[in-house]
Amino acid sequence: MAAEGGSGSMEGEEPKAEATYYRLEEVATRNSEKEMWIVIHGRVYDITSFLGEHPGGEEVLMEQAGRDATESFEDVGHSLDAKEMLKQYYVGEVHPSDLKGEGSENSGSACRSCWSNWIIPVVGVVLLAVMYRFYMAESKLS
Ligand code: HEM
Repeated sequence: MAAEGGSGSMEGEEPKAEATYYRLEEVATRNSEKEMWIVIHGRVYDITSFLGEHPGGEEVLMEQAGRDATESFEDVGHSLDAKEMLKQYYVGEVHPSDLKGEGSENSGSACRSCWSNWIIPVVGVVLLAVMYRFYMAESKLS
């Protein structure tokens, strides 16, 4: 069988020096039936001519048009054949700073969760203290 490891395929390897880089913004503009690009694993694919041929139908591809479709592509559990087919639609790579962008978004949300990590316990402790004082004042009165 012609099956080979996903990462170490010998044939059809694109020389990186000639790789064309696209910004996600630009990929997002190719989201119509006239011109449709998607991103899978940081690579950009022009699937315009594949729309009508996709065994899973046009609609699922239209939903992913101009976007990163890695998750949906993997969720379906596409065959090795399907992964091989990708090569013929390859047009370039996602610009490295857009790939890093995903990372910094993550750190942004991590920071937000840092903030909520301490604010909730602090509010809880203050509330408890107020309730305790109130309780003590009441019991002294009676
Ligand atoms: C250029 C990208 C894609 C290629 C080359 C491709 C290729 C294929 C092929 C060859 C099949 C037949 C089954 C197989 O061999 O695995 C298939 C089925 C399917 N694909 Fe894709 N696909 C692509 C992108 C997507 C995306 C982005 C979705 C998003 C949800 C998707 C959803 C499906 C579904 C739902 C099926 C039907 C599975 C089934 O009937 O069991 N595909 N695709």
